Amino acid sequence: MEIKQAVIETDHLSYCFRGGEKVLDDINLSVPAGSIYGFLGPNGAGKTTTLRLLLGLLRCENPGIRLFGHQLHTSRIEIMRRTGSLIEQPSLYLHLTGQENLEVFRRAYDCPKSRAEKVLSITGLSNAAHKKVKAYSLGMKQRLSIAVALLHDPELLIMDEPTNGLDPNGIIEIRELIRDLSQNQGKTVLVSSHLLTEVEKLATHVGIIHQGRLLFQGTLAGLQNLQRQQSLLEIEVDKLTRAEQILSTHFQVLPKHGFAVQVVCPDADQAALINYMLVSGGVRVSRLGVAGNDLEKLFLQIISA
Ligand SMILES: Nc1ncnc2c1ncn2[C@@H]1O[C@H](COP(=O)(O)OP(=O)(O)OP(=O)(O)O)[C@@H](O)[C@H]1O
Repeated sequence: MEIKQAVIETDHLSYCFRGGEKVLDDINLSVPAGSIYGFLGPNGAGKTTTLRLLLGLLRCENPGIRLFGHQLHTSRIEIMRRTGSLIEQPSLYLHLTGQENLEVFRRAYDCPKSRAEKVLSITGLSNAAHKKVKAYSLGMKQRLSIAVALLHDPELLIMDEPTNGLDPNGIIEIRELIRDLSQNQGKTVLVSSHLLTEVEKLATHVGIIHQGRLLFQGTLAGLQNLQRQQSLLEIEVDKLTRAEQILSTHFQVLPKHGFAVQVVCPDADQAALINYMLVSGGVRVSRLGVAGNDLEKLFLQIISA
């Protein structure tokens, strides 16, 4: 198996805001070089806090944050030279064109002139370069923000929910851009999201964070494998309580969900057995199927794996 060097590593990273409770608890992040690492978790899970710590935007005495093999707290400037980020939006100048905006940041960052054109082209904004940013769609503004983050040609790009608030077209454009950055520009990308479907469409590697703890980390294939092993069956029945009684002798039954019982099932082939158990116990089954694939269900699958 090919072992890729980790571009980002954290070693038992924990964090609490002043006077508050722990919001990150023992996070061992490992983002392989060349990966698109989807950092997945619901609102409040700790994604932004983690990304801010990785970028040195929050003060942390933890010596266990390493990027490119260097300790963040001793080599921050060197690390940031190799890292681009989209975490707090750069304030774009709405009355200037896309190109003029880039020129402002290019001078501030002291990047070669050719980079502005290059990043406009990478982000698909060459044709809109001379348009005022106030006339840009939200998706275009987001791509311009990514262009700014790419000006100094970083090897690593860290983005916090870059598709938030975008319409379906905008989401697709950002997804394609991230794919291009990884496949054609050789960047390692760490991107956070609260949408499982989004991460599944894009990521090569996944880290799942919930209530400040990393519940899963591995390849997308590894996650999908785990999902296959731990199917969640949803069974609509006429007698909920009776169905729960019968099934809980053999299976893990999840809390009530409308008119359906949800059962964690190591093998979807056991549906026939479940059906038989219920019918023999006097319960009528009107529907039996694999439950949808949202984040909440994934947590339950991971926790019960
Ligand atoms: N400046 C702060 N002071 C105190 N608590 C904070 C601060 N920022 C975030 N938190 C708390 O830390 C926890 C993690 O928040 P964080 O923003 O990292 O989550 P998130 O996964 O990025 O979610 P979201 O998508 O909602 O931003 C939450 O409970 C949040 O309320």
